[in-house]
Amino acid sequence: MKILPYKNLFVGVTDTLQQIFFEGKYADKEVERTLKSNKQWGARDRAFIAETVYDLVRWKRLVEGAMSRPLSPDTIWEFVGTWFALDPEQTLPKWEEFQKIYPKEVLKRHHNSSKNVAVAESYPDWMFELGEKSLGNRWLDEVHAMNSQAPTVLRVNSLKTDRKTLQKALKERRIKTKVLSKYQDALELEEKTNIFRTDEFQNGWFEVQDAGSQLIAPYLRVQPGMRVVDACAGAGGKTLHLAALMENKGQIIAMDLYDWKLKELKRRAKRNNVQNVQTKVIEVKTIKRMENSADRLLIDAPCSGMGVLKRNPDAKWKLRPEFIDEILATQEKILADYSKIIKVGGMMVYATCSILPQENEQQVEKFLKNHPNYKMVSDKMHYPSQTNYDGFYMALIERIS
Ligand SMILES: C[S@@+](CC[C@H](N)C(=O)[O-])C[C@H]1O[C@@H](n2cnc3c(N)ncnc32)[C@H](O)[C@@H]1O
Repeated sequence: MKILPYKNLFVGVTDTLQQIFFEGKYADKEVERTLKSNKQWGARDRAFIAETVYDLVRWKRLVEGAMSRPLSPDTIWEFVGTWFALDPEQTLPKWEEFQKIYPKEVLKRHHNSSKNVAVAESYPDWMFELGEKSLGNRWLDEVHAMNSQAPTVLRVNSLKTDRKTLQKALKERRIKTKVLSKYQDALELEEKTNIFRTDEFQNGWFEVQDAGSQLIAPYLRVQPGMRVVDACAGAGGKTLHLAALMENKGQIIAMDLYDWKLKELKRRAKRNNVQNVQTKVIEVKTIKRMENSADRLLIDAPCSGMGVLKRNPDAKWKLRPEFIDEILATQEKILADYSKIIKVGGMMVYATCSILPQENEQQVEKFLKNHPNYKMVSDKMHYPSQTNYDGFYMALIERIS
């Protein structure tokens, strides 16, 4: 990103990074908040802030290597300056905050520190080791792929429009998109823009949903009229997709532990003209009461998110190794308990947005070994290095008795 030498933009960048790294805030929310509270900035300024913040979150460890010290609230300006000093084509503004940054020294320190591949790729050691141990040679390919910027992909809401009509309407607003032919309802933005401001979004013609994520609902083979349970529905990205595939016919029960997520789901459902969804907060007896009741079940399981680091680079620094063990136990329990919701002859999809086999095929293998009344129909891992989109695993499992 070319430097825009305006101090107020750099203040925007440093303040946002402070919130993300030291106040526990999420990168996407913080960037949004900064941009919203500075409406005077034009498109170029906004792009500069968003891109610089995301780059610095993604490349934190590499930049720390080039600084030879860790990022702290006291070194944020040095952190930002060092990032730009790493590019020999850029000239740092002559501000007091950058006075002690000498580009030649930065490049020398970078040369030495990046001999450690975890520094060069900007991952914490524990995560790099876990990835290598779990995925072998594939890990480096995925690391590269997840260090690039995530494209913005739309899922066309077939309850309201079709891909051609939406593409044309956006083009009239000078928003160019391309059709992703391998994905039934996907359009990719050719340039980043605030798509949420358009009437098409407000009218529910599309949702923003990664292309990989758009493969999960169709994998469940739902039909109009079925009774479907979406057991970890969250704010409903996949619930809405299921409803569209079911042409609003039949019944979807969208469940989660958290009511606030389901409230957001209801808001989105209204915008999407989705009418066949009922929400339910999971309580102690909820799952037991629903046994043997569903034709289809989606378990979009809570996971490490290690397939979506491209989109959520801050997770590299926020995830803890202990969390991986905890989430593995949660997934095992969810699979064992929730799988009883489907009727004999019914099917479920178990999905994660992780590329770790422990959360995916190994989790499913363990389930099938302990539950011989279920069988695997098919499974698929979509790797970021192969698709350019987020990484997702999905397994289609049938209850046979
Ligand atoms: C991967 S996210 C779901 C994303 C959502 N399906 C979508 O498409 O937008 C996993 C969800 O599982 C929920 N969750 C965590 N533990 C759960 C449990 N034991 N039972 C049901 N849901 C759970 C989380 O609150 C979170 O919303």
